[in-house]
Amino acid sequence: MHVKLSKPVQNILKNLVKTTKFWQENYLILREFKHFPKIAAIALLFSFIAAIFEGLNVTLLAAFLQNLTTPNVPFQTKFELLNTLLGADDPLPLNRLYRVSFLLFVSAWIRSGLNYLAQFYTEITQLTLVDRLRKQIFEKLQSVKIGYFNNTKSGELINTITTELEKLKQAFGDAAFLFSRTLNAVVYLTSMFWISWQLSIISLMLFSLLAVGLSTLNSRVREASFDVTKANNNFTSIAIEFINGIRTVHAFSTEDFERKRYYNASLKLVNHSKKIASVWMIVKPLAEALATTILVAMIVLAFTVFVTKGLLQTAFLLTFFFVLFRLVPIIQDINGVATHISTMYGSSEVVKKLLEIDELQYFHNGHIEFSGLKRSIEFVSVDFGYDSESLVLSNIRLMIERGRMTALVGASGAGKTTLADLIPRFYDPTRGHVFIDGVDLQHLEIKSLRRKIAVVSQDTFIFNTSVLNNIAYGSEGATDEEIYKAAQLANALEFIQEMPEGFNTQLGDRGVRLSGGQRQRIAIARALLRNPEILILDEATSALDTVSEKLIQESIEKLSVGRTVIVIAHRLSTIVRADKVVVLEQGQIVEQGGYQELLDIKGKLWKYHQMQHQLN
Ligand SMILES: Nc1ncnc2c1ncn2[C@@H]1O[C@H](COP(=O)(O)OP(=O)(O)OP(=O)(O)O)[C@@H](O)[C@H]1O
Repeated sequence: MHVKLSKPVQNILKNLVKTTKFWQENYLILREFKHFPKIAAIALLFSFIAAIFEGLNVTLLAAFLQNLTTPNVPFQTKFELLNTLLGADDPLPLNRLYRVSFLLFVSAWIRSGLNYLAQFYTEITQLTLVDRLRKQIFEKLQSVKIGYFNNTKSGELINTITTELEKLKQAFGDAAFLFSRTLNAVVYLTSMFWISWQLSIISLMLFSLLAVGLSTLNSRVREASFDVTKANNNFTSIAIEFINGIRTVHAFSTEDFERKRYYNASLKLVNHSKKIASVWMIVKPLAEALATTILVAMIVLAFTVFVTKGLLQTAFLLTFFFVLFRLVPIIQDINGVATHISTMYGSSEVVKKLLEIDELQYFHNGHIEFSGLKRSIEFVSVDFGYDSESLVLSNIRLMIERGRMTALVGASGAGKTTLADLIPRFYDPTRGHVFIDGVDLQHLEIKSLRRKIAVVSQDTFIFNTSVLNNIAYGSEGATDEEIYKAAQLANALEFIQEMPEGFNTQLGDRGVRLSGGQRQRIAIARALLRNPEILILDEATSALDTVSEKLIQESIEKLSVGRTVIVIAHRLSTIVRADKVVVLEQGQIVEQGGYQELLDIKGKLWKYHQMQHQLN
């Protein structure tokens, strides 16, 4: 008897323990609670008090039923206060009925109010948790090396920050629900044992057997949840790629190919979700049908055995079944919620993966404040590779002098952008060092370094905000006048003034789209406003019309005055103005020197020079 009873109970307990293990495994997420312990505690406290009122309700219900079925026998409890409230010594049965009805009504309303407060505070707890996790992830993403983003799909990251975090929020809601339901179950079980321990044991045995059967479905759901998260990530990636790449899709007529990819990813997601739904959805209806069968059988049995033999009063029998009737869905809920929490394993894994990004991926900041370039930037035996397999730069030895213009020249893919990216520390050398005035870049405080640098690149990002804010991006506190001045120097004033709302025109996805030349002039204005000491210019490779090109050349010249300029040069006109020309080939410097000097030796630069002349 004992063994038979313990196994089903064990199974329910196992379900509960599983969820506890879930919490243990999720320390990184759980630790966030310490930042708002009060709200979480209030949510639990309200659940707890609501459960006490649930117990009171059961007692009042028994009293109520007794007043109805045997009005002449006053209801007595072990608590004096309750007996007084119930009017146990009032000789008039009707008075007792009114009293108990009133108490039942008040207690039911209080319990409902407490349940509302518990749920409300649980929701606040969940929202606060997700808010903190979102911010944690933001901090992580801002402090990892840029290389991390080369190896991570943006779709996956966005899915984690949005969908998976939302699922995790639900899991915490489930946990709170589990807590309050468990409290209720304890209250109900206590009441049942108080009424009849024999009936309680029989009921528990039958319903535990039911729970065992259902809990075996748990493991299948858990396994399937990983596939759903994976399919979700995959789908988001494909959708984002499709939207971002829509111009390329049309240009290359790859609509059918994209459709196939998109439809397949969506179908995969549906199939995996179906698998979960087929198991998860069956739990409730199956449990309900079985529970009703057991209940009906038990009522008949109890009536014939206990009531007809005078072992139990009808009022208590009714209360017992009322409680049992309420307990069954609670047990089902506990089981169902434990199963649902199992489906969240996939979500918690990806969120955890983001929270525990490998230490090696972190960007390490230096401590020396950079106050300005005094002499030079020096590359000493620098190697660099985006991955450990191949080097993109090798053995770079280069001196960039203050106040001079250094032009980087070479075929596409030679490593020009990569070399320039090492200066604002977008990447660190794999071997060797970059020094600024003799101090290794890695020892400099990065913000102080980047404050003195402006990068004007071809893929300058235009934010979804006004022209004004786009130019002022990164120059907090710039006055409107300074912004207009920068726009003017960048030769951007004319086209900005022609826009519908001038400087207040919205740009980006949700606003006006800029042409390549206009984008670049906004970028130049942005750089000008920062008044940088070091300027990194990635010249446009795409052909601009002659007017745009002239305007941009002009503004770049203005921008370059009195600064240290590193220009990734694609045009001869730029190279002619440079104080030093550096020719790169497959990641190596093959020539460096003055423009004329290099032409005279008729080496690599001379060849480029000849080629461009032929093209022109
Ligand atoms: N984020 C990245 N991850 C991995 N490899 C990269 C990355 N960026 C560039 N590379 C590789 O590094 C090499 C050098 O690229 P880089 O952009 O520095 O060349 P570049 O000389 O500036 O070319 P272009 O003139 O076409 O801009 C190329 O082989 C390129 O494929």
